[in-house]
Amino acid sequence: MQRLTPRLRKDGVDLELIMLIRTILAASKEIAFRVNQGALSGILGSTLDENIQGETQKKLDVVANQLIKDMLLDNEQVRALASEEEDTIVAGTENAPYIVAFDPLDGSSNIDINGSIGTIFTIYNARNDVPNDSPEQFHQRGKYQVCAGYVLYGPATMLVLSTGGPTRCYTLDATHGGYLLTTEALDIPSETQEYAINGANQRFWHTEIKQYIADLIQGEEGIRGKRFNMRWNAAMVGDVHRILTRGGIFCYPSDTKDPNQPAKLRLLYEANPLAMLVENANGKACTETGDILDILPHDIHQRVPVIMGSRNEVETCLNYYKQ
Ligand SMILES: O=P(O)(O)OC[C@H]1O[C@](O)(COP(=O)(O)O)[C@@H](O)[C@@H]1O
Ligand SMILES: [Mg+2]
Ligand SMILES: [Mg+2]
Repeated sequence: MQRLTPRLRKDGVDLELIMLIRTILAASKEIAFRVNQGALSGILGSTLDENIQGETQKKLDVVANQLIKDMLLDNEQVRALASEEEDTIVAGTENAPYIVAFDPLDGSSNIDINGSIGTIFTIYNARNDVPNDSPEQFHQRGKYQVCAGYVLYGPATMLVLSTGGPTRCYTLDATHGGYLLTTEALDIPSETQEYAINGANQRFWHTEIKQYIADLIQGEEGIRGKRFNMRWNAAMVGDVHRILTRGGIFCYPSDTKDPNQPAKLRLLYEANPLAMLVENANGKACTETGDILDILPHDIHQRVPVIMGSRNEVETCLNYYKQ
């Protein structure tokens, strides 16, 4: 089985970018080790703090953030970084070539129940037309990502990565400590009978998504004429991993639950990297009105509605918004 670095070299990836990816993965191995040790590593439970988004931070959110941040700041390839757990951007090495954004721990509510969790990351070329330490470094559309990936800390630790070409899947080999290529190119089937949405939000949904889900639930007896099954991981990274593996549709639509926060998922370090991985695996990733990868960000913690997965099913869902 092929190791990560030779595979990336074969893909023509720049050496500096390879070094940067390896730095993120070095941090991911430290996180994987702690996750595997569970309660023995003292990482379960909450801290007494909240992040800028008003969410209680889990101990592992903080530990994972610190590990990735420290390793990235030691790496001379990084001009600035943005994280879910940092209020503002953090300046790195002046005039370095890349900027990095990450969700150090996605699916925090799964930490204490030994459920699926992951680290999501994205890399862009740094901008030379704005200051090194300006948030505008990150005001770049998702289609300009030079690399997107996640590490899923499940029963196996898996890396899913795209550097512009196909979305590839690697598995961490604990015996030698490296990621080995296990799927050359993920290919999301365009049709599906599986959907993922948090049904507890139903009373806050807009009419379009209410109708779409109602039609799925009707199964063979409704206008879709086929039976659908539902899965929800409470970790986007876990849901998207399932979709990349066997197809499906993931929806986190806008809703009326909190007028100050019409959408939940963060564009920069959740929606964009997962959208790139899905699109490069022949899937489709949208908001309710357009492609996620076309959005010009204006805030590092900006939130967007997300509909992604099997191409035909995503298009069917979007048709409800066009009617
Ligand atoms: O089940 P809920 O509460 O609607 O939210 C689940 C969503 O929230 C998130 O966990 C947010 O991520 P964090 O754990 O990084 O805050 C997504 O991964 C997931 O899809
Ligand atoms: Mg998250
Ligand atoms: Mg998180």
